[in-house]
Amino acid sequence: MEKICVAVRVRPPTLQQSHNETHWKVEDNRISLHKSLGTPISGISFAFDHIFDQICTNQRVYDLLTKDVIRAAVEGFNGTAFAYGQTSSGKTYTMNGSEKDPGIIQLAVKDIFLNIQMMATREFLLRVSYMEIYNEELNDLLAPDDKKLQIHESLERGIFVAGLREEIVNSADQVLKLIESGEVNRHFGETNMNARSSRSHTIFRMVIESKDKDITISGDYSSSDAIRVSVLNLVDLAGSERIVKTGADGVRLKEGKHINKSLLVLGNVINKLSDGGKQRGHVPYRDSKLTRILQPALGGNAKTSIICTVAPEEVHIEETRGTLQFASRAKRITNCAQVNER
Ligand SMILES: Nc1ncnc2c1ncn2[C@@H]1O[C@H](COP(=O)(O)OP(=O)(O)OP(=O)(O)O)[C@@H](O)[C@H]1O
Repeated sequence: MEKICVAVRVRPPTLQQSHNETHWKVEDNRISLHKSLGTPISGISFAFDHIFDQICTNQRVYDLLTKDVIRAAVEGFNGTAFAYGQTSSGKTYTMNGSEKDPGIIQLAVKDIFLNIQMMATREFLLRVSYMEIYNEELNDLLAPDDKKLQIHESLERGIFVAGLREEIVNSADQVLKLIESGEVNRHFGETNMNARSSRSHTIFRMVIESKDKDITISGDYSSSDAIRVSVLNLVDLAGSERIVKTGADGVRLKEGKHINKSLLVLGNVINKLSDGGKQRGHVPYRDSKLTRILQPALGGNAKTSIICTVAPEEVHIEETRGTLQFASRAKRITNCAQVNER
């Protein structure tokens, strides 16, 4: 049993405010709300595995939070990394990065191939897919048509998405090109809070299969039977939003309602799981597609890391507090990851 690894990242400020009554202060792995004169406000202080301040790079977030999940995925453990936070707090920046500062997904893809190169005694088969949940419907970003994908569960495969296109890949460049082609199909939209707001949850998935290459006396390889299969999910969630702040109406309003509803279900699942043990009761994974897909990552057979992104501005204090409370509860969840060998 191991706890989910949870970190918080504070994005650089985008609004200039002349007079702040309060501000967030980051010290080591603690974030607290302080009055302008510096006195801490009692009861509003949270500690996490890591807290990344405004000057931190994606590479540092990757090294401290996600690298271990990636290495374990290559070794046969399921892994999930996801970004959670209010709209415009830096989730997409963290997962997808910028030209100068590649994101967690790009860094992970490169690292997977480096890890594989170092495991010369095993041979690998890698398959990638890229999907989004938009208005509670599942779309294939690598095969865009109107076909809506369905989630199923079987004893052999666990929870899976039927009909999802999977591409066999051999290099990091090939994967990054596929992601780029999928990005074109992703739903973004402009709101008052973010000129390019993700209107869907996206899940980049890699299935990693490997088996031992045994060297025979003659020096040839002969493979033993045991196959390891792990699933790695890298998830960029749409952001929770206050309709008043985003100024959403029409299509944006409909999207916002779906986003908020599925994040509410995610919050309910996290709440239930953080109760732990016997009091836990029914966990409502089935109440949204997002929690159904993330089910193994939340209280199941997977190594999971969560990056919770927050905005530093005073106008966002309530949303930031909500995200920190979500992160605190997520920190209490235990998973039970094991190598998937058959
Ligand atoms: N750590 C950072 N360093 C520099 N710029 C950042 C950082 N985090 C976010 N930004 C910038 O802030 C803006 C909003 O970030 P981003 O789009 O990643 O937010 P988001 O949480 O994904 O929002 P939404 O939920 O609306 O999609 C973008 O212009 C982004 O480039």
